[in-house]
Amino acid sequence: MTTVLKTDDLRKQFGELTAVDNVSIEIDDDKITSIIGPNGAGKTTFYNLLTGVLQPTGGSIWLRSGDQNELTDVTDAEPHEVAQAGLSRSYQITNIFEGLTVRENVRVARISHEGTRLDFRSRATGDESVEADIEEILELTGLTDIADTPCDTLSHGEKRTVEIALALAIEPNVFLMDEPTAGMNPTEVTEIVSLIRELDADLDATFVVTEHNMDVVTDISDRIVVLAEGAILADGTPQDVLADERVTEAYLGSDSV
Ligand SMILES: Nc1ncnc2c1ncn2[C@@H]1O[C@H](COP(=O)(O)OP(=O)(O)OP(=O)(O)O)[C@@H](O)[C@H]1O
Repeated sequence: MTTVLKTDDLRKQFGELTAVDNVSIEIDDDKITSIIGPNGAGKTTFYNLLTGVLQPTGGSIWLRSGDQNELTDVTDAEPHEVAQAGLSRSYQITNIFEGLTVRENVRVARISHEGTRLDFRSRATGDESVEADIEEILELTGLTDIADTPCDTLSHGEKRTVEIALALAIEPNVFLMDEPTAGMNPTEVTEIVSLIRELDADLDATFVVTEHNMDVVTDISDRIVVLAEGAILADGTPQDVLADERVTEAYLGSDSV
């Protein structure tokens, strides 16, 4: 077991409001971890801090980059630097070039990632290897059959899968999935859950998921961390966390189920 992401007393204030309240957490590479919590619990803010979109008011963020053994301090890193260091995020909001095909979208993401890496090995990498990587990503995400389809004609579920492919194009160590099943019909939910499982088994990347659908959370998580009012309320196996009365109370006391 290796820690791939760590926060120490991470804090974010918006004026008087503490959206993330001294959160210390270690994410291990051998588990799918879900971060859940009622509306307003601080999940999005926490993700925005991890990805460098927001700067913390206090505390620090550490990421295992590439195959380094040491964690790197990314507390003050810009979003592109965090991505380069190996943390990828799929967004709730569709984040793809609608006019391009599926393969072209993956190619743009892959090439822009190659362009940001300055080590000798990646400069030596030729077009053929990039194309092979693209085909591998399409295969892994089950998108090969629709690789030449323009994205503006895809279903919602297919677009969400393209977002996952784009996030994988940067070869993440840690993959933050922001509500992967949002807006999906039951068939699409089943498909995306099996895709997440397959990717977790096939790739070295560590998956961290925020999700409102509790069936999905229970289904895919090895570990659940519950945030409430910005702080960690519970942390453990799905069985333990969902049996925790404090968790039920936190959900009942909010607008969300
Ligand atoms: N830019 C901001 N300025 C001021 N307050 C903010 C800002 N962003 C979030 N907040 C507040 O911080 C708290 C945490 O919000 P956040 O969106 O992180 O919660 P969440 O758990 O993602 O909620 P949801 O599940 O509803 O998306 C909320 O009270 C919210 O109103």
